[in-house]
Amino acid sequence: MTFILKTEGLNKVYRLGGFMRSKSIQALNDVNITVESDNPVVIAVVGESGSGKTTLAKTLLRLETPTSGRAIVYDQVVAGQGAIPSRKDFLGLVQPIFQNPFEAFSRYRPVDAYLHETARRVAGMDTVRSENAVAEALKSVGLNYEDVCGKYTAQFSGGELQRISVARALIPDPKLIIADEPVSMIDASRRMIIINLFKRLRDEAGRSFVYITHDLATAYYISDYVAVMNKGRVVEFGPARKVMSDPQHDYTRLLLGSIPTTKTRWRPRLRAAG
Ligand SMILES: Nc1ncnc2c1ncn2[C@@H]1O[C@H](COP(=O)(O)OP(=O)(O)OP(=O)(O)O)[C@@H](O)[C@H]1O
Repeated sequence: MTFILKTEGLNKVYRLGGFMRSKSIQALNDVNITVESDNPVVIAVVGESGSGKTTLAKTLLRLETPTSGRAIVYDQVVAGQGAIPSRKDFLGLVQPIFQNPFEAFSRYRPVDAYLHETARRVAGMDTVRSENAVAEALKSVGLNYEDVCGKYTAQFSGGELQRISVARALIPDPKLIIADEPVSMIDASRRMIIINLFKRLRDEAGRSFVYITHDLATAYYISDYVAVMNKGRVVEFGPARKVMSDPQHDYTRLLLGSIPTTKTRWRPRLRAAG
């Protein structure tokens, strides 16, 4: 079996202020998650604002260096001591999708230029291979190359742009995609298109995802595993169905009970399970 994601005692402390008035924030506190599987998975990371979700994503993406501990993705150390040194190798293994697709691309540059750049710089492709890879990636997110080529961000909806972000992430053929709140800036009516796309990419293209979200309903719908974070710690972790239907930790129960829009849907499930 493969360690799709394993974090070992991951800590991240931010130090703020000057010498006299320094303050430290423990954004990650001994985070230990192990997902070992032969099949691709979606791992949701949920928790309220400030619980450390984005810090975990940034650490896995090497945008932050852990204070201590390490992270392993598909059996390779990606963060902390012994991490694979090459940025190119890393980006061929792990790719990000960020919250705001309008910030992922400049409005002054055609979006396909970013996809070609990823194909050339990250995946090392020549022009012909790059054309094919971009067209293929766009096709896999349900878009036509001809409909995207030469267009700017203003000519797309948020949902379409986020699908283009997903296409860009797919070009280097990564095993794990880390998506930090990927649907929170998208119209509610279009969110499920992205969520179902992740599901299809897991089932048909063998990609794994770390899905960071406030939205427990989509986490329940899409995830194989759920990590619940509170104040930098993972307070509960396990198979999604188990965590969501039979939460062991008070904070998980609180979180599940505090979803106003889905309350009526969740309650019967929780009662039935309990
Ligand atoms: N660069 C930074 N410098 C100092 N403190 C930071 C930094 N980034 C995050 N923090 C702090 O670390 C803690 C965890 O923040 P983080 O952004 O990881 O939480 P989150 O769960 O992703 O929140 P949200 O859902 O609001 O995005 C917070 O207290 C935050 O203020």
